[in-house]
Amino acid sequence: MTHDDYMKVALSVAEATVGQTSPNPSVGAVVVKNRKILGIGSHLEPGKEHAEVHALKQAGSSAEGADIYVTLEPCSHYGKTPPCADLIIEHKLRKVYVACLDPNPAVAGKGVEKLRQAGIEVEVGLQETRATELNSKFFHFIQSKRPYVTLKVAMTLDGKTATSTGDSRWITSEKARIDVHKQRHIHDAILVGVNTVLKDNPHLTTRLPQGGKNPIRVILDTHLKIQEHAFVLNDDAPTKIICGSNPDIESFKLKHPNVQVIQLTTDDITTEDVLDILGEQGIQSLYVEGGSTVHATFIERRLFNECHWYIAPKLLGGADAISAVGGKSPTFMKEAALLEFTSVEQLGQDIKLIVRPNKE
Ligand SMILES: Nc1c(/N=C/[C@@H](O)[C@H](O)[C@H](O)COP(=O)(O)O)[nH]c(=O)[nH]c1=O
Ligand SMILES: [Zn+2]
Repeated sequence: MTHDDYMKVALSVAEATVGQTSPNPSVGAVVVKNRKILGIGSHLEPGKEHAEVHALKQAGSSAEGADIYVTLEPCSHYGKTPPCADLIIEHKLRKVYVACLDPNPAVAGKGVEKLRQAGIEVEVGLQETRATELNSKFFHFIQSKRPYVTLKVAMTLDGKTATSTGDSRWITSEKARIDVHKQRHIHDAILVGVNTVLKDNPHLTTRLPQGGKNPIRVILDTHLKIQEHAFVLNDDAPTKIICGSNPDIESFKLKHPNVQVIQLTTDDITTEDVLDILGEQGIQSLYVEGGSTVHATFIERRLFNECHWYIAPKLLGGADAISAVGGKSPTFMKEAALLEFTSVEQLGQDIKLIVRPNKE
């Protein structure tokens, strides 16, 4: 096993916890001495032990003189648990391999500094790209105080998401829909416009054979016109509604005490407002399932971090069918959002494209 291999073990046990550690990052750690793995650990849920604590507990006193591979810079501040940098020093480790530094200003570089001052050798950057990707949502939130936004569209080959009568069941098949539920588990929250609720009456819950966390459902509903019997109002998964200044929210709240209503002082609810509000509530990642008008606002304002585009091998036709992105057309093609494909995969008979804004 090479140094990279040991860091890949740490990354794989960290990647397995994505979706269950928010608002904390997903972290993995491996303790190795004389080519023998003495401890492996990952951070399992917020408030519980960090990855390094688990790995060092398994290693026990043999940790002295060992190396530790950690996917994120060991913490140096007192959060809910004592700093891991101090623990590593206490266990007299020989060397620390850190895949990437923590962008959190409270930590950035401090953990590495503390280790080096204690005479422990530290190497930063092993498998850095994969480690940065692993916590891209957490890093984005820490730096911007707004959720990382994933736009999700499921459309036919000719770009439709529903027929002119609003029918959309189903466009994509089982494998693609299971992938969507995995994304719901990974994201802190899922957002739709009230028209999607009125049209589809969706559950927006995570229904995977192996279970999974339900995202917080966020409904954009300026005039509070959501239907009484909507699933999102009547099951036990969390729901927030963002509405404008007019609706009488008191009577609504009496009927739906478990639903959080966030009333703004304006009816012109901007995407920036929505992201600021959700950021203030600690939502780090937001999965935007539509509909077409909502997608249009995020795209027009360039307020998304990646797009998951599911395409079914179906042709619907019809200028009057619902297209994936609504809103108003720009005047010129050069106004299009410039993106780059980061992955293409086949999911059963469908394909899934992941695209991100072009770095330029
Ligand atoms: N029509 C389709 C989708 N449709 C997406 C939304 O319009 C639906 O309201 C939402 O996914 C329903 O959520 P649920 O009730 O929790 O199952 N999304 C997909 O990936 N494939 C589709 O074929
Ligand atoms: Zn720690």
